[in-house]
Amino acid sequence: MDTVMIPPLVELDGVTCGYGGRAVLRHVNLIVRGGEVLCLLGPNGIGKTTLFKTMLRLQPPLAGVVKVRGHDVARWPATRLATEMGYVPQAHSPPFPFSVLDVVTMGRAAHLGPFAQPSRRDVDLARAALDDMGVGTLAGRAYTEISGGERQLTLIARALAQQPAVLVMDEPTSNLDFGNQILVLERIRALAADKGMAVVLTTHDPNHALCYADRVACLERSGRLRVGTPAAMVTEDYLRLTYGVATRLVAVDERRRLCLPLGREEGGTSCAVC
Ligand SMILES: Nc1ncnc2c1ncn2[C@@H]1O[C@H](COP(=O)(O)OP(=O)(O)OP(=O)(O)O)[C@@H](O)[C@H]1O
Repeated sequence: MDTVMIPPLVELDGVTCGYGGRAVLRHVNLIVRGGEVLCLLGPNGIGKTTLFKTMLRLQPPLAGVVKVRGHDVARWPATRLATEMGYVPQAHSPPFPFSVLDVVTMGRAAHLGPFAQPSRRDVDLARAALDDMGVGTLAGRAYTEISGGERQLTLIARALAQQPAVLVMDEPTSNLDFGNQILVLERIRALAADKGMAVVLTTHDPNHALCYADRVACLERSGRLRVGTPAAMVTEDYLRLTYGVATRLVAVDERRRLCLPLGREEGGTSCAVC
């Protein structure tokens, strides 16, 4: 995708983020445009979720500005932000046994007026999103009584029902079987290509980045963020230096390359703080 002419949907401008005044990441600059899938890679504990929470205003930046459509989101009401940005968190434990359909219908909340009930159309959109994720038959089940993978698909359906301009997904495939991983990744690609949605996701599988991303953002152990095409970013050197794993990148066809792990290297570590 040629992104140069498309205006940014999200901009991180010199963002420092962290907890209780302790910076996890410093001076991050990043632009995300509509119609692109941007994959964020980095070792455990480097700050990917922290960056997402800051992007979504779930915690304030220690410095810098997060802009959506050119506006500082710190000044926006929460409902405005929720119509623009959807979030699929890594883990979610609901306090009450809502039905799966209710959980997905909650994705429509930002589009309703205060105290308004979801309309028939909202419920239809929620059902369609569940069908889209292949879990329509779960609609009447209690969210507290379904499997981890079924919960993940339900949360993705909730974000789809929300119909945001930007979808932020924290390891959306981590609990999914092989078939459902590909279902979700293909759906994400289609949403970006057909609806112009911007999708930002994390994954720990470099092949997801190689096969499904337009751009890859790599958080390095230094805290620096480097962004480029999948081929430029996901290299044998990057994987060895970041994860301590020797790999071979193999061409599948003219367009796609896949990474094969050959084994850990002596002294290698894959944890940001080790
Ligand atoms: N609520 C919190 N309070 C204080 N420190 C936190 C909090 N949440 C995370 N951290 C710390 O911030 C750093 C970054 O954590 P974060 O969850 O952003 O990493 P991550 O890259 O998403 O990791 P993973 O790949 O393991 O999910 C870690 O050192 C973590 O221990």
